[in-house]
Amino acid sequence: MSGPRPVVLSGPSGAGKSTLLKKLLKDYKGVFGFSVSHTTRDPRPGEVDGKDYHFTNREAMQEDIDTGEFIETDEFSGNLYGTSKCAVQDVRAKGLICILDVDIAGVRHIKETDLDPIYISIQPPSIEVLEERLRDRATETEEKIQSRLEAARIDMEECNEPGLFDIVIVNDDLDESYEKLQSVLKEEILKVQEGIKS
Ligand SMILES: Nc1ncnc2c1ncn2[C@@H]1O[C@H](COP(=O)(O)OP(=O)(O)OP(=O)(O)O)[C@@H](O)[C@H]1O
Ligand SMILES: Nc1nc2c(ncn2[C@@H]2O[C@H](COP(=O)(O)O)[C@@H](O)[C@H]2O)c(=O)[nH]1
Repeated sequence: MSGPRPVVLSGPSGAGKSTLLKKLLKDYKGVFGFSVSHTTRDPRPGEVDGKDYHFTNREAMQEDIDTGEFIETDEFSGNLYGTSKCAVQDVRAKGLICILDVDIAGVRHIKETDLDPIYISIQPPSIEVLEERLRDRATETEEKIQSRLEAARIDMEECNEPGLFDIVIVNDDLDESYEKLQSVLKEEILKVQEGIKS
């Protein structure tokens, strides 16, 4: 499919991916569109079905996986997550830059497809800061915090693997991270904005 290149945002849970992508979606209306993933986890307070995720159950999601409806799926912290072909097509059909928020296993799966996105890893300044952010967010049980921190340690190591990501942004100061993110995406943003003007 032609059009602007999609963008994959990855990084440990709690590093700040959703915070940054929500800023992009707000500041660049009509430029970006979010690929709404499926998940078997329960919605958090304020999350909207069909907007933040397609909330589903394991049986229904497994049926859809078996019929080939997903580009990639992964088990993360006791739940299934996945990007459906429709989620990406819906955004790309509108000519928008499609943003996917996936874990590092999802990145590796997407590398085996022809999607050709820009790969961006959002990292926390340290595991201690990440733990603090996860605790302050207050969305996880103690058990889930521990399993997310375990996954984070692996992610923080693997993100520097040569060729895996186009850029790794350490999200310490939010404004600085957002500046870096906009700068990496400048070319694709311009393509869409020029298209809108003409
Ligand atoms: N630069 C930052 N400085 C301080 N706090 C931050 C920063 N970036 C994000 N946060 C806060 O950290 C918490 C985790 O951020 P966020 O929910 O965006 O992470 P995430 O990477 O999307 O996590 P998940 O993968 O679990 O959805 C939030 O409470 C957010 O407000
Ligand atoms: N491989 C995939 N990973 C995904 C997808 N959607 C989200 N995620 C990742 O899951 C964790 C946890 O997310 P949370 O919303 O429960 O905090 C996080 O790392 C996301 O990036 C997906 O479709 N595929």
